[in-house]
Amino acid sequence: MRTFVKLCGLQTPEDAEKLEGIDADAAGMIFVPGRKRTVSPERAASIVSRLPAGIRSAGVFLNPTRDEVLRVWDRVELDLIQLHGLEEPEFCRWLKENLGGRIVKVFFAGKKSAFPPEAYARWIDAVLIDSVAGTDRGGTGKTFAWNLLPEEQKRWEAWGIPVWVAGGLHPDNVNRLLTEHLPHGVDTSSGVETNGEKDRDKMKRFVERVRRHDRRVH
Ligand SMILES: O=C(O)c1ccccc1NCC(=O)[C@H](O)[C@H](O)COP(=O)(O)O
Repeated sequence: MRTFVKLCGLQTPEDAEKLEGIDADAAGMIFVPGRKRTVSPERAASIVSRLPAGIRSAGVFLNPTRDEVLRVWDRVELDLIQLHGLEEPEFCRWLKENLGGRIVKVFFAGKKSAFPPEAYARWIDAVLIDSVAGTDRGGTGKTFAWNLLPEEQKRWEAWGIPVWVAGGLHPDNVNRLLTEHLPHGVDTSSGVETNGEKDRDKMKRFVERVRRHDRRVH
């Protein structure tokens, strides 16, 4: 199995160019208002235009309205829509049926979802388990207690939904996560930055660690 690798929080077209020669699967852009990595749809469109072939684009939203997603969707070529808030199954259904992109629904380790997996199952393509720090959801740079993962994996994988993991991952801890929990995908942002900017060397090392694991295990 190839572990899906998403590198999130690209802020400039130069960040996209840094991915040349890096075997990642997706790059994410933040459309959550007021966060340090937030980009406009126009900026995101120019980032996507510079992504190396084969790297998919992901748009990250947090409790958006339908119109807010549409405003981005109409301007930016997105392959994945990542929902980082408390979006309900009905909202995921609407996006899936009307936009057709792949939907990644985020849940937070140790926080129980108001809806069971079966309510989401038909409308989402992957689940991402992330950390929450105070009121901040996403991009926290903090790991969560990975011993919560087996239960989450069992819940979602029973419905055929792949589970990805985020929250404080970096080149030096991702191998331990993969070895101990074998998630279908991993995602990182803070852990591949230096002074708030995407660091090509860290992104490359992160992805190389994952691919080394893939060769050894799968
Ligand atoms: O990255 C952000 O700034 C962000 C802000 C608001 C919602 C989501 C955000 N990031 C989404 C991601 O997919 C991150 O990669 C994920 O949360 C992990 O972040 P980190 O702990 O910094 O690696």
